[in-house]
Amino acid sequence: MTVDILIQRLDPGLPAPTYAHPGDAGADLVAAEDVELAPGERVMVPTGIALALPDGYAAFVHPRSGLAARLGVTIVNAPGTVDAGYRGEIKVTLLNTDIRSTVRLQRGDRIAQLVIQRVERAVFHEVETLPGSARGDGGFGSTGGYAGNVQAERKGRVAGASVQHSSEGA
Ligand SMILES: O=c1ccn([C@H]2C[C@H](O)[C@@H](COP(=O)(O)OP(=O)(O)OP(=O)(O)O)O2)c(=O)[nH]1
Ligand SMILES: [Mg+2]
Repeated sequence: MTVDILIQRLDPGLPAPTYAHPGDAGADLVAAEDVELAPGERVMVPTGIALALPDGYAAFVHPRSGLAARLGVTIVNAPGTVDAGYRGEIKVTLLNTDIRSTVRLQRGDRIAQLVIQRVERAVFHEVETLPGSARGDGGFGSTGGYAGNVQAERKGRVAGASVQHSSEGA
């Protein structure tokens, strides 16, 4: 299933978003300029492209797992949401989560991937009481944690009402 999307290359020296393989969900976006990210630093990086998405679609700016695993670089607001009506340049707010290394990326490096999806628009109907459900208001770890979280939870750094030492698995 494909969808036709109008694209403007604001920087003719850079490629349009590209799917690396048939069947890929994400089309890679490149950096329009060199970027240097000090440990813990975030930088908004232009990509040199703008889109006109059809109504009923949105584009989501996802991190690349290779950058995350190798360099610790992610996207602050992952996934970023590009609205159908947005005609400006798509930008990626990169974050260097590494506390030791400065990361240098070059113009043309692939920094993120764009996932195009159909989205529903909700009509919200206000009610006094919501219908019941099996989960109810349980959340935030109500089904059990995992061993690695126990210390953080004890110190109150991870939200969660109780620490469960279960053998159910994570
Ligand atoms: O990673 C992103 C996220 C958003 N955008 C653009 C497209 C999107 O349509 C617009 C607004 O994004 P969002 O709604 O997430 O930001 P906001 O802080 O709510 O801004 P606004 O008040 O303009 O909606 O910014 C990007 O280029 N990259
Ligand atoms: Mg918004």
